[in-house]
Amino acid sequence: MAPTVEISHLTFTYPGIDGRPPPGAPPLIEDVCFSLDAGQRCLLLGSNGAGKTTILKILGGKHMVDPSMVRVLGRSAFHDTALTSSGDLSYLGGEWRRDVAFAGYQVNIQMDISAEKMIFGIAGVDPKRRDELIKAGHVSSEEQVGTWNLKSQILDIDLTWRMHKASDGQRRRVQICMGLLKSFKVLLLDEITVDLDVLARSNLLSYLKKECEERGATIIYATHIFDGLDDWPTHIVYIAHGKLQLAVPLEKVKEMSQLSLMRTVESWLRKERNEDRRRRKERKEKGLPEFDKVVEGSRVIGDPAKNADRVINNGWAAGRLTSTIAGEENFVFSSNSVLRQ
Ligand SMILES: Nc1ncnc2c1ncn2[C@@H]1O[C@H](COP(=O)(O)OP(=O)(O)OP(=O)(O)O)[C@@H](O)[C@H]1O
Repeated sequence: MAPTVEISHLTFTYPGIDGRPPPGAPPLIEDVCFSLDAGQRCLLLGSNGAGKTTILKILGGKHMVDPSMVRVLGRSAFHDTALTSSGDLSYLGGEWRRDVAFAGYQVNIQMDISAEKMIFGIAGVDPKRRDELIKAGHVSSEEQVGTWNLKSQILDIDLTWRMHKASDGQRRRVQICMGLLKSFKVLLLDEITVDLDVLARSNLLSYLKKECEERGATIIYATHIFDGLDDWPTHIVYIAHGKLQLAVPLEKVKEMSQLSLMRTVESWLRKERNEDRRRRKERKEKGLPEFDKVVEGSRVIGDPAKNADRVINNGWAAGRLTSTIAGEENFVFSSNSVLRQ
């Protein structure tokens, strides 16, 4: 069976305001290759600024790259918007403070609107699935699995929450719920558990694992929080400075290190930092600037529309730079009714 996610020699540079990479700018993501199959859960790891979010956004169709570099379910998310609008591909970003797509408009997730309107506003959802995500029903002893329960209590959302008065964690739960409402085939998570309490995070991780095992979903999760993750992923991908360092099954990592996943990753990042320091020291000794020159991306060169050599990677997808909430085109409310909340 074909991989559900295929990244092949992915190279990317953020564009300047003329829509193309500034001349001389080194690629931010360089020659990254890895693929995942249905049912696999991958942790995308790396230090701050390594390029994890950029890769997830490219996979989620928020930045344009050559379609041969990135395929999700055999398609290019940037060029084939049905991939996200159908809910087959769901992207959940870390910044809930941004707007979410609602009724085809960008609506602030902090506006005065109830959790119910947000969640029930998404059409074409299996009501059973929605209930399972929302409800905190009674947990019987048979349903109880270890310290958590798979049948209920996933996001424990009170539908009467008003988004403008909700806590960060409550708002986050609603955002996550909206992103999971449709039966995604591929889910991209860019650290979305920061505001969740321990129980909510644990329930969510268990639910996501179940989604992969039972439905064959594929998940890529970028995170710095390792609590409860030791046995969660099937695969580990480690990125440093936009380059792939490692893409292996979890067992391979366990063979490589006797330490916990967190301690193992900590040792990788420490090694990376020490190497960076050594390189900077060497550059300094040679009289070179310690850090690479930052290439300014704001230079406009001629009329990009008239430029025959315009490169395909323009990185800008108007209106698609926010979290993709599955089925955004299916909201049943008009923009007016949203404004009247
Ligand atoms: N829109 C943008 N334009 C130009 N450069 C950007 C843009 N967004 C991010 N970058 C740069 O790309 C690099 C990688 O950023 P990215 O957000 O992908 O890293 P990350 O691995 O997700 O980091 P973190 O763990 O801190 O979230 C950083 O150096 C960042 O400054």
